[in-house]
Amino acid sequence: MNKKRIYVAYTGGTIGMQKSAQGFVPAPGFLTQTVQGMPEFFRAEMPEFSIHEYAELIDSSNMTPAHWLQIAKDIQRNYQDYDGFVVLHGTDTMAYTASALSFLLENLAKPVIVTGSQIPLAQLRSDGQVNLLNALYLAAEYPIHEVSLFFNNQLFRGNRATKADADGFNAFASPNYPPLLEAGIQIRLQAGALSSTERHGQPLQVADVVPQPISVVTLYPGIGVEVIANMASAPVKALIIKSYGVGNAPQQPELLDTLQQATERGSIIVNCTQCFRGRVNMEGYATGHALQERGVISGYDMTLEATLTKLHYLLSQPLSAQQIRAEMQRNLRGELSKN
Ligand SMILES: NC(=O)C[C@H](N)C(=O)O
Repeated sequence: MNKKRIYVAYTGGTIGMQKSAQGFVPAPGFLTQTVQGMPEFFRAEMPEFSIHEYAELIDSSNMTPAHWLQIAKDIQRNYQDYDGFVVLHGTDTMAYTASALSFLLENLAKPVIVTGSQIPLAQLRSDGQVNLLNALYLAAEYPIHEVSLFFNNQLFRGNRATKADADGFNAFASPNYPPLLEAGIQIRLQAGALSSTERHGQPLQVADVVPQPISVVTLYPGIGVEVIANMASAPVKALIIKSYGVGNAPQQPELLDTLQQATERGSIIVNCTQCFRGRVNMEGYATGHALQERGVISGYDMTLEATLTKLHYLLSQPLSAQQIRAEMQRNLRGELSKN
C-alpha cells in the first residue's frame, strides 16, 4: 500500500527552539535534526513526511498577515504533491494563523493541521513529540478537510480555537464549538467529518490579504467615550468592541453617536462578547439593541481571532462596507453559529 505523504511547514515557534543566552530562540536545521533523531516518527504506521523549514524562523509573536499569506501560498504550491499539511507554529498566535488560513485557503479539500508545543521538542518533558506525531498521523489517517489545530490530544476547528493557558499543556480551547476529534486510547471523531477522497470541486485558491488597520477595544466600567472615539478614528477601517455579556454596552448618547458616525464613515463595527464562552444577541437587552440601531453588527459566537482575521480577509477584497457587514454575519468556514 502506498504511504500517504504529508508536507510539514516549519515557521518557527517553541517546538523547534534551542536555548540561548537570551532565552529560547528558533535555530535553522534544529527541528529537522531533532525529529531525525526520534525513531517514533519513522515507525511503519507513520506516513511519509518532509519538513520544510522557512528561511526566517520566527517566534509567533512576530507573525503578520504577510506570513499568513506566505504559509497559504506554500500550501498551494505543494498542494498536488501531498495528501495533507502540518504547519508547525508558535503557540502565542497559533489561533490567529489557523483562523486566517481557514479564510485564505478557498475550496480547501485536504487536511491542514496547525500545531506546536509549549516545551521545545529537544527538551525533557516536551509536548512537541505527541503533538507533531499525532498531527502527522491524523492528517494521513483521519483526514478532515479543513484547517484545524491539534494540541494536547484534541483537534479543534482552527477558526474556533483560542489560546486559553499561557503555561499549561492544555493550552487551547474551543469555547463555542466541540472538538473535531479526540485522541485518547481510541481516536474518536466528534464534530469533524472524515473525507476519504479529495473532492473534485473548485481548485484551491489563495485569497490575497493585506494588513488592515483594525482596533480592538474591551469595554470596562467607566470607559470614556474619547477612548472609543480615538480607537474608531481614521485610518481605522474596523472596530471590534468586546462588549459585556450577550453584547451590551453603556447606553450613553455620546458613545452611541460616536459609533453611528463611524458606521456612516464606512467603518465596520463588530460586537463580540468579552465572555470566554457564549454568543452575542443584541436583541436581549435595550443596551445591546441600542448598538444595533447605530449600525453595529453582531460577531455572534466568533472568537476574537476569527473576527479579526475574517475582517482582514474581507477588507482585502473589493467589497463595499455593506457587503462586508453582510459577510461578517454569514458563516463562511464554520467559524460562526447564530443559534
Ligand atoms: N509555545 C510557543 O510556541 C510560544 C512562543 N513564544 C511562540 O509563540 O512562538
